[in-house]
Amino acid sequence: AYPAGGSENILLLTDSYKVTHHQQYPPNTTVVCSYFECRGGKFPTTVFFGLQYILKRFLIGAVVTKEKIEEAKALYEEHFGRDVFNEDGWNYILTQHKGYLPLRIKAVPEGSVIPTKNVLFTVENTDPKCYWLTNYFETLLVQVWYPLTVATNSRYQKEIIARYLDETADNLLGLPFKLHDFGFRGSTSVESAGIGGAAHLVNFMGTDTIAGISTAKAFYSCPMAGFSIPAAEHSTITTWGQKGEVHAFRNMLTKFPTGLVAVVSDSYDIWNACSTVWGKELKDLVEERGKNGGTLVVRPDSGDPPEVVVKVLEILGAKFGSTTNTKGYKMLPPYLRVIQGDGISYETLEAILENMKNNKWSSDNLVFGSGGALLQRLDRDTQKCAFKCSFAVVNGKEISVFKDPITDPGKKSKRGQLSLEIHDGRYVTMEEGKGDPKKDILVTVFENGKLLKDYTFDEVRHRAELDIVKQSMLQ
Ligand SMILES: O=C1OCCC/C1=C\Nc1ccccc1
Repeated sequence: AYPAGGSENILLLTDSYKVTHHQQYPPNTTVVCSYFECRGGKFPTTVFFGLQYILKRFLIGAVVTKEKIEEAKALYEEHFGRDVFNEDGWNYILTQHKGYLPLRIKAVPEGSVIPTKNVLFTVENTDPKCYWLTNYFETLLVQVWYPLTVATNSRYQKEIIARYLDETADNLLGLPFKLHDFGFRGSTSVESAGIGGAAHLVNFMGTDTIAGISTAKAFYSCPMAGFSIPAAEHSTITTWGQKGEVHAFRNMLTKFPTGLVAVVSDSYDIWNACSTVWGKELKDLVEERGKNGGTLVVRPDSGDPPEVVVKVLEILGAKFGSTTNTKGYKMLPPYLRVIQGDGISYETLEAILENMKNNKWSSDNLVFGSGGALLQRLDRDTQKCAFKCSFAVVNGKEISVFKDPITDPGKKSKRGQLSLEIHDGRYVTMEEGKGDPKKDILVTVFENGKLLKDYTFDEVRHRAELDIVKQSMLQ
């Protein structure tokens, strides 16, 4: 039912050293249980998102076949120059489990917002002979760091924008469209653009990263996860020549006579574009278009963002007028807005919004676009994502497994069988099997090659929604 995971051979989707690990556990090891956590890092909470993509793309179904075993055997022979490949182990899975992976994965529901240093998912083998399988898939499963970190970084930007809207706008209704994804070209691959693009859409509804739409549709049952509008790029303005900028702008307004249209306006002189082209030569057309619901979105794309945004608002306000909203902040006419898509990140948002506020401009006049910072300028260390073994059974004896390096207490791992509970409204990770199975927040999402829980995008979005938005919906 899910898109074919391509021709990937999952026996090859691991780190080389793991191919040799079946020979390194203690004799008569029958259970290895590991867990994933964000040890900390940039943000105090994490939006858990993206495990379902990995499960559907790589791990569900009869993923082990005779052909893949043979391909892997030959490759590893070449790669190691010796025979280390666990042929018997994989043949066992093929014959005893018909190629389905004998693993159980329990995870927090997708979209959950969890404080760092809590267990987010556990992995264990369901067949005692397959003790070596649990950590074989660490490599693939830890790649969840990417969607999880994009979703987290995007949500922290949503919090900043929501705070300023709450202070300076009549309502939060525009929030879902306040941070637009410009990041497709800056992504390392089409696949990662899709994953990161979908992760951003957990929090917002505006995107130009079409791969994100496709990923949300294919893996999270979302027919249309995000939206965009007709917009110019420099080439569609500059091909008219510098003197032709007014014609390029007029063409945008006439070719797209209704709805929103965005026009990048800094090709030569943003101040002149706002004051003289939009503000004089095309003023009547902008206002006329406004009468039938058309909105012009002016896009500066250079200069110091806090300064440029406010200066653009001042010029447009002077030319087209402005009103004061219920919070006492200025609003441009409803047919005129601004989008700032240059230099936008979690670190730079606040200065722009604060400068607008100090100059009595409502945040509701502005939409942001973000590319590299939204989808790419992140890594596994941003939230310190780690996967460690916490429990094993050796010779029938249960063992609490842990690391506790004297050289880095921050790398100390959790011990025993883990579960996640809520105590007095706070998430608590229960260690050493002390948790109550009935209270465990972790949901078995994967078992023996089958997906047991298929989250929809709507469900994920709802779970990740900001408190301030949930409260405003109740009013
Ligand atoms: O200006 C805009 O208004 C809103 C719609 C999108 C848009 C620009 N898109 C874009 C994409 C990738 C790189 C740069 C810009």
